[in-house]
Amino acid sequence: MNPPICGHGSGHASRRGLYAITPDDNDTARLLARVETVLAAGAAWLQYRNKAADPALRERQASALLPLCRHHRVPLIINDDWRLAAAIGADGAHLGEDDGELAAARAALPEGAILGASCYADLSLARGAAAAGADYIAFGAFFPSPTKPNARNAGLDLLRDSASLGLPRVAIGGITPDNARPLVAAGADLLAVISGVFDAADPAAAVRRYLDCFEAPASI
Ligand SMILES: Cc1ncc(COP(=O)(O)OP(=O)(O)O)c(N)n1
Ligand SMILES: Cc1nc(C(=O)O)sc1CCOP(=O)(O)O
Ligand SMILES: [Mg+2]
Repeated sequence: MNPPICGHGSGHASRRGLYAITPDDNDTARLLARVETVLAAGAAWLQYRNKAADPALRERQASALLPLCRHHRVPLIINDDWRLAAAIGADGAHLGEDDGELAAARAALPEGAILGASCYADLSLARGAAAAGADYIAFGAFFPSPTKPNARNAGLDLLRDSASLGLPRVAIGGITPDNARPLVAAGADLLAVISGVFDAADPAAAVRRYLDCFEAPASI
């Protein structure tokens, strides 16, 4: 049994499940209502990501999501900006290749904060992230992504081959309830999803279908 991940505000974060990532929605009331539906349905983690907002709106939206996440005991991770995560007392930050040094973020974030790293389709990035103190490693895109059409392509071997790093493995990119089971079978601990949840006709039902993928992974 793997140990739980820390999240300094939400207690121990679940190591497996659905990692919902917010869509670009600048209507804060609507965003909160959409996220409430998804958390109530059982998403294990939330990442606040909004590429269409200015810094002031990002801070307002992230701050407004925090009590919602606390209520559902779900860690709130801030995309791109560890300073914003620290400023609002979020549970952690997710950084990609354009978002600054992982080691600097690790050193600056409070103890217990969760630091996630994008590793795309590159095992050596995952090794570097582990050495820099990341708490999880994310690979993608496993399928064509409506949100990020130009994302690099990742294969299942990355999930298998990174097991030895001993960190939770996150899969991202075009994941739907219909294509997710092989990812779980290959070792994905968390499925990170934007459109498959937030663009679904019934987001709560979509969340439950993702959770089902952890009950009976495909044999491959
Ligand atoms: C869980 C997770 N994995 C990967 C990403 C992508 O991060 P990045 O490459 O920095 O791209 P943007 O999301 O910033 O466009 C992520 N956000 N979350
Ligand atoms: C933000 C992001 N990062 C990716 C990567 O491959 O690193 S794919 C992606 C988009 C995920 O959204 P959707 O679930 O709608 O495909
Ligand atoms: Mg980023």
